[in-house]
Amino acid sequence: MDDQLLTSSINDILNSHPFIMDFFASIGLKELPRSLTLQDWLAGLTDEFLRDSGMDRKQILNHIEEIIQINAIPEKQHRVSSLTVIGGKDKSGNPENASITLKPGEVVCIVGPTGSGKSRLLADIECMAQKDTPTGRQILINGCVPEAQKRFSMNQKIVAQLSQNMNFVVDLTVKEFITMHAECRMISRKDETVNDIIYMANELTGEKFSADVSITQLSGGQTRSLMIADTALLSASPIVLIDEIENAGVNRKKALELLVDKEKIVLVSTHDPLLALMGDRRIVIRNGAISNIIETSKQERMNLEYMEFLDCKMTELRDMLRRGGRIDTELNWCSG
Ligand SMILES: Nc1ncnc2c1ncn2[C@@H]1O[C@H](COP(=O)(O)OP(=O)(O)OP(=O)(O)O)[C@@H](O)[C@H]1O
Repeated sequence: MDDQLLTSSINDILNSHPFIMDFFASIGLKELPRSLTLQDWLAGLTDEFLRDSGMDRKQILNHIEEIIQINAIPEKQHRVSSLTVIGGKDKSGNPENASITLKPGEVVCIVGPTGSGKSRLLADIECMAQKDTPTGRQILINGCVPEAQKRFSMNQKIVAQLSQNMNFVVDLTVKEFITMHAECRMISRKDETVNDIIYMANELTGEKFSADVSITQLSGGQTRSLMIADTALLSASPIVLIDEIENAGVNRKKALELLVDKEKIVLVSTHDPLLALMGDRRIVIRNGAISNIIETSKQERMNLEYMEFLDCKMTELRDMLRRGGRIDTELNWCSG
């Protein structure tokens, strides 16, 4: 038994482990005696309360200790201060003379013609390749070869991948689905976080949806938005890989801003010129290898603003045509 835990005040315990709030709520405690030590609080529990909670004092204490342990492990294991890709070989077997190191808070886009190997680079990062994939690349985490446990463990994944196709096989409402994920993550403020994710997803997609709709009925853009918001607000993975955020139906700029806020390393493979310039750097892939790494210049950022203006105009035209309208007037676009 952990004496330090028993003699800590409930207030201190909640400050260090906010997710325990949910456990207290689940046994019917709304007003918490924050100034009491855990030991004194347990001693003062009435028989009626213990009967209602279905646990004795020892079981309550064990439960609290388990929650703290489960949540402490991923925290330690998930700390990533750098991700390094060491070049392997291109599709013709020639050496890939490039390597790149990424830090949290950085967004890097991957550009290149169809079939050049963008998704392959993401896949190498996802499986933390160790010269054992077709490219022969090696991935380092914090400058070191990741432990096998990190590479293959399902519940300690440090990389989250949002792939192009996402099909749900369970019939849950959006709210039930996100709540289930929040419960798995044992976060504090579960209900608020679930609401925030659904709100955020609706900010990202042009076609709004309610929390009560079934996830199987969501469109591609709605699903993508929900997964992006879920990854940003709930995922513990410090590395996020996105295989193309489609032009239709998702506000790409907001999506990236949301993910970057969380101090993650974000890699996005894309054919979209707007997204390509939104990153801090872009990796150019040719014939299966990194052929260049380009830092987004000041002029490119300025051009991006104009390109966003044009994109907005194109969206207006697309919406007008979708609604059955005509585009009869002469187009003459100048940014304000
Ligand atoms: N260095 C490499 N060596 C051998 N095969 C490679 C290499 N890089 C990529 N490939 C293979 O080339 C094929 C096309 O790559 P990939 O799907 O990654 O292209 P992409 O750029 O993502 O294409 P798209 O833009 O159409 O999605 C895949 O089968 C991939 O495994």
